[in-house]
Amino acid sequence: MRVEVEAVAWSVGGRTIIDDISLSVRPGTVTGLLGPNGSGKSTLLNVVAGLRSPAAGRVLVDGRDLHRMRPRLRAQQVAYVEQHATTGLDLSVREVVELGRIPHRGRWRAGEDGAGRLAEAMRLARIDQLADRAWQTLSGGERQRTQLARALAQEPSLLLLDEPTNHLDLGHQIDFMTTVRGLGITTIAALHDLELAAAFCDRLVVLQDGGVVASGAVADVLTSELVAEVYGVEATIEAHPRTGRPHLVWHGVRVGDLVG
Ligand SMILES: Nc1ncnc2c1ncn2[C@@H]1O[C@H](COP(=O)(O)OP(=O)(O)OP(=O)(O)O)[C@@H](O)[C@H]1O
Repeated sequence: MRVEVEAVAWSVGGRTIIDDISLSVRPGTVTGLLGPNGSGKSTLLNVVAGLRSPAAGRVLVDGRDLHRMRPRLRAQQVAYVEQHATTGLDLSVREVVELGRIPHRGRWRAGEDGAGRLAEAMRLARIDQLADRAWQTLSGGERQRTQLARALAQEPSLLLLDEPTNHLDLGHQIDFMTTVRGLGITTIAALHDLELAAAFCDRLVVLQDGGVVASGAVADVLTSELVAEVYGVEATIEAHPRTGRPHLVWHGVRVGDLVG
């Protein structure tokens, strides 16, 4: 699915949170959304997910205005793993993953045909061993992987991930991003880990104060100048010894430059 974000703005209480944001995502690619705390990444993802309507601009998916689509049709195509996914419901892990099938059925019926899809989603997210556990008892990382499985069960054309690896250990971070890359689904992921972004994204979009300050191929965007400017961090960008992709070595933070 191709995504075009055209001059999108969103405000709350008279404060403009994101403004004039445009970006273009080619089908099947992974775009990393970077930027310091409060720069507007989650807000933009919420707009692209259809959870918030833009005050200006529009979001086109394969040429159709996302905010004018019927919610059910939108839910069949767009899956969103939010930063702090919670459920107050007393559900098992398998039942949480089954929620991903709701847009395709209209209503949830246990034991319906998609069993193979659910099993595959749980396998890809490495939670098959957790299927019968109560959601409420899971660790942060296990919950995050369960939410990925729910999103995959949804069989989306567009996958939106908000800091999807922040609870994962290093092995699961790499495995998670490898899985996401291998899906071939158009993906936009807000990431704080510049190393993961450099290793797994096709393109990067960097936000600062609610606007885009850089976008393009990883090697063009992830420069020491940008890291200093946006994060207040002194860093060197080197070539990864094995992959040759950009690899960040930080030296220190200029506290006075910290955003927020
Ligand atoms: N509903 C809201 N009401 C008031 N302020 C809001 C609301 N939603 C977002 N904001 C503010 O907008 C700014 C951007 O928030 P957002 O969550 O999009 O940032 P972010 O880049 O995802 O940050 P983080 O990296 O910390 O998750 C923040 O200053 C936040 O406090």
